[in-house]
Amino acid sequence: MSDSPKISLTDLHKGFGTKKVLQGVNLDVAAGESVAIIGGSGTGKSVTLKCILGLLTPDSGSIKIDGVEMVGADRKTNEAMQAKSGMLFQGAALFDSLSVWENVAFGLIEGQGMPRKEAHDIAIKRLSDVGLGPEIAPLSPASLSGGMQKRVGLARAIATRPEILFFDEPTTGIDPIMGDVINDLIVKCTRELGACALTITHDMASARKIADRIAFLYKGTIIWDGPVADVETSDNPYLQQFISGNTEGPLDLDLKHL
Ligand SMILES: Nc1ncnc2c1ncn2[C@@H]1O[C@H](COP(=O)(O)OP(=O)(O)OP(=O)(O)O)[C@@H](O)[C@H]1O
Repeated sequence: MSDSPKISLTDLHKGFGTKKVLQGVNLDVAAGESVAIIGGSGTGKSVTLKCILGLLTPDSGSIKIDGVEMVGADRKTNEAMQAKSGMLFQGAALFDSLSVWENVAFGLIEGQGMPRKEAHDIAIKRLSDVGLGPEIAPLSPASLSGGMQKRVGLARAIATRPEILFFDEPTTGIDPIMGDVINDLIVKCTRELGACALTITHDMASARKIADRIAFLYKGTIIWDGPVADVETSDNPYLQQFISGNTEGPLDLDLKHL
């Protein structure tokens, strides 16, 4: 299975009632590759990610991780997929009832049954990877700034040395300078792990920095997919309007979701 893509989405469909959200999403992410799915509000980025993470069940289509079908997979298969994945949630999603280091070590202690002392030492190393000192470790996440919480979330995502990393809107809710710090850390951590990464974002600056390849989601399908370097010169008018942020153009802006 070593030649199969790490993540492979084929003809993915998902709707809610009469509303069709995903209408045939096709995307492969190779080992070691970093892909960003970009698109406007309400285009289905989160729904795509939730389908991959098993939080939503697609109506039809296939999601393969390392060649293994995940749609309809049993608990053991889902747990195996979770064990090789790390995730940075949009709001960092840290547990306030746990200290910073316990958050970072959560997957090691709860998922792998690692003794607390060993997990603590690894958590301190992962915090250092994201530029945070050991003095942060015993604090409550609630006492940290938004940017620091994102760093802790990143330290947690990489704690188990995953092969696959998911980043959900990694720069949302923090200022542009801290956003850039997070982008740099994401690139560094992903490279150090040699992991493949899938990011969903509407932040083009972040997508450009983090990703090797961009997939542009519009009206439930990926209408452009190519290397980051080709985005500027692409002649796709929808993509051009999106990256220029112009309200005039072919994009059918869904104002309900702006
Ligand atoms: N559980 C749900 N039930 C009903 N509709 C849903 C559900 N989840 C998502 N939707 C709808 O699916 C569409 C796509 O939502 P999604 O959250 O994937 O957008 P997005 O591209 O991530 O946008 P944003 O950048 O604003 O988060 C939206 O119209 C949303 O209202």
